Amino acid sequence: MPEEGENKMSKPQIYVERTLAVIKPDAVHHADEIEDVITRSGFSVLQKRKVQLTPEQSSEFYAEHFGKMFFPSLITYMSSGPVVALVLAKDQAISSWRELIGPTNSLIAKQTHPDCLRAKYGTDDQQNALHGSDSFTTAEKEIRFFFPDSIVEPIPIGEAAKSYLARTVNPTVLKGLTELCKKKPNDPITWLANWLLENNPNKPKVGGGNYKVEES
Ligand SMILES: Nc1ncnc2c1ncn2[C@@H]1O[C@H](COP(=O)(O)OP(=O)(O)OP(=O)(O)O)[C@@H](O)[C@H]1O
Repeated sequence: MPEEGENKMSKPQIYVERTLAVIKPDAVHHADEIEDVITRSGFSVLQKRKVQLTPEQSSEFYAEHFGKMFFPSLITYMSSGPVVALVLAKDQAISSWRELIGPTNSLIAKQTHPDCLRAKYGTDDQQNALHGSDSFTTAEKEIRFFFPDSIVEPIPIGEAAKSYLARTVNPTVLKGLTELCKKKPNDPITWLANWLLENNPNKPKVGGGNYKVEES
């Protein structure tokens, strides 16, 4: 029997958000290690690019800080070597990534959030190893900055997600689940994964035509 109030629970929603992460020049030599933390923290890396920003590009990226005392040194720092830009996806990716990197000032981070990435890889209030978009609008803008050719389509949510899944995935998965119930294998997940690979309707099919082996 359902517990009282259980039927009032909201249905699970599919909601994936994207954010831009930048491994700044002072931490690029730790990029593999940082990417490992990223994936172990449940983010998917959708796109990745290593680039050296010119001072002009760095100024454009940090335009909101133009006029501040630290702006010139920020631009010198950001264009002092290559950076690695990554598009990360996860449920609440923007806030999760900001939480994982920690406070802006690495010296403060070391005291207040010793496990965060800026505490581990950053040095001071400027050389803080990592960047993370701070809002949905900024994330879209910053993803376009580093990946201008990518089409940032909205990730389907709610009804759009349901209809996308109903169209592209559910029919095949349902067939697989039906077969799974008939077979009841010892490792159902691996069995299902293999069944899906075997029965993927998008898998290129080898045509039944006559083949001639070209002799060299
Ligand atoms: N007081 C400061 N002195 C020197 N550099 C600073 C100072 N404040 C910020 N910066 C540099 O400018 C960057 C942008 O500052 P902002 O206030 O947007 O912090 P943030 O959002 O935590 O950092 P980011 O935008 O890099 O993710 C910081 O990451 C840091 O490198």
